[in-house]
Parts: sequence; C-alpha cells; structure tokens
Amino acid sequence: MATETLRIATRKSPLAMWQAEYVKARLEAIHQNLTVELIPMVTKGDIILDTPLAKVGGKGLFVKELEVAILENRADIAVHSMKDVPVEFPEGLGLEVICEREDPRDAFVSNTYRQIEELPPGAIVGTCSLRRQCQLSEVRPDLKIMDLRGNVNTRLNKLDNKDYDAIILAAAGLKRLDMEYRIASYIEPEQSLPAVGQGAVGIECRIDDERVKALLAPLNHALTSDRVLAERAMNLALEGGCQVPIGSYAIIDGDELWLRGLVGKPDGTEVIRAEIRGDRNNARQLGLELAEKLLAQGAKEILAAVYDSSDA
Ligand SMILES: NCc1[nH]cc(CCC(=O)O)c1CC(=O)O
Repeated sequence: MATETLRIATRKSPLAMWQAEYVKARLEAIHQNLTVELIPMVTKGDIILDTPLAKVGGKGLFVKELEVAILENRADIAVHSMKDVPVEFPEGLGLEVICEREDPRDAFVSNTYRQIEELPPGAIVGTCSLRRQCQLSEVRPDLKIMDLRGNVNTRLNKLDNKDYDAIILAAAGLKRLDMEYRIASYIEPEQSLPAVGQGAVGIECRIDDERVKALLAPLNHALTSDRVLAERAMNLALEGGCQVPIGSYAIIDGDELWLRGLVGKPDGTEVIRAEIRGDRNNARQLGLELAEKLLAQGAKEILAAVYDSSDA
C-alpha cells in the first residue's frame, strides 16, 4: 500500500515540539501507512520576548504563522496547547480534535520554598499570566509579581539565577518535558483556577479537509473535548480573546459537567467567581450561561479596565 503523508506545522519551542511529536507518534501508531512530517516555524510571539504579552497583542501571536501555513497548503495541521489557541479561527480553519488532557493545575516552582504559604513577605514571584497574578495577589497582596517570559527552560533558568523566589508554571508543560521534579507543590483549582484549556492539546486543520479529519478522528478525547468546549464558550462570551485575567475550569462526573469561572483585576483587589452545573451534552450552553453570571457580577468593567491599561 502506498504511504500517505501528513504535515504538522509547529513552533520550535521544546514544549511545542513535544506536542507535535506526541501527535505524530499517536497518528503513526494508529495508521500503519502514514508518515508524519514536522514543519517547525518561528512565530512573532517567539521573537518578541522583551515585552509583556498583554502589550504585544496576546496569544494569537503564537498561532498565526502556523495557520497561514495550513491555509497556503504548506502544512495540513497545527498542534496547539489549547490554552494558547484564540477563541476564534480564521475562515476555513477549525479545531477538529482535542486530545486527552494532562494535569490542568498550575505548579509552584521554587528552589527555596515548598509552597506559596512559605514565601516570606514581599517575595518575588515570576509569571506573565494576569490570571495567576490576580489569584496570587488576592491571597498574598504583599508578594511582588514580576513578568516572566520565554519558554519553560528560559523561565527555569531565570529562577535558578535567583531573579525570582518562585515562579508559577503549568504542571502539564513540566510533566511533558520530564521536569516534574522541579515542581515544589501543585496549586489546586480552588486556589488557582486554571486557564481555559490548560493541559490539553488541540489539533487545527482545514474544515473541508476530509482526508485529514478522518486521520485525526481517533485522537479526539470526548471527555476532554466537552470540558474544553464549556471553558472556551465561557471565554468567548466574555470576549476574552487575548491575554486576560480569566480562569475557566470544567470537570465531568457521570453526565454532569461542573464549570467554574473567574474574572479578576490583575492586582487581586477584586475577583469575581461563579459556577454552574448541568448536562455535559450542553457544555457550550453551560459556558455561555456562566459567562452571563460573571457579566452580571461586573466582569465586563474589570476586563475593559484591563484592556485599557494594556493598550490592547
Ligand atoms: N503560555 C505558554 C504555555 N502554553 C501551554 C503551557 C503549558 C502546557 C499546557 O497548558 O497545555 C505553557 C507554559 C506555562 O504556562 O507554564
């Protein structure tokens, strides 16, 4: 039988390469005649490293080049951390598959302290996420939150150089890169509600590409898909397209989906929380309804203020 090929557009960061290799390995294991080729690319987000993300235009920066490659038929699919995928897609592209979720939690990483509670007053914590900053500052307004950019290794190097007392990273990224041992403690969702889609890998392709969609279909994980669908619907309704202090986290028990949402001021002085439970088959609807609850509590005003101050 003739061999078939499929091309993956990917960023070159170690985490992006891990994710692309993971999808390649799974596809090749399922489809005996398939050869998967990686096409590594540099995105704007990889180049602009010295400016806070919120100021350079947010997460879309990391995916645009990959999407253009698919649209121009230089690649068939792009593999993304769901956390970094904008809520809307360019015409002709869509998210076809979401793979099984890794650990969605944030992780506390430090060479000195075991957990947030141990940090001395005024300690310096590195994160570029307004969502992490908000939730950390809410309980520990004394902490000095400093911006921290770059890929996972760069961030760890900055910690090791003693630029920070601790940093917060996604547990999933550290686990994937075999650096779980760097995690001092896990931060439970009650303390740091994860970002939309955190820990899940998604696959984007041309929506009319039936050949590729059939190849990808076995990788879809229904539970993860419903969870992320609810989280993304909430985010979409809040127009949280860019780098924003929004958390959204769904879990499923039987047929019930439990979605928690959070919107807050980056400095933690005001944090709005809401939650909703319902049939997992209504995942999207639950997300939209939760957004309404948050908006009714003043989420719009908080988000508008964040966008204004970041000139986004
Ligand atoms: N913003 C970068 C990014 N995008 C996805 C992950 C981690 C892996 C994941 O959430 O799937 C990370 C690193 C981090 O936040 O520590």
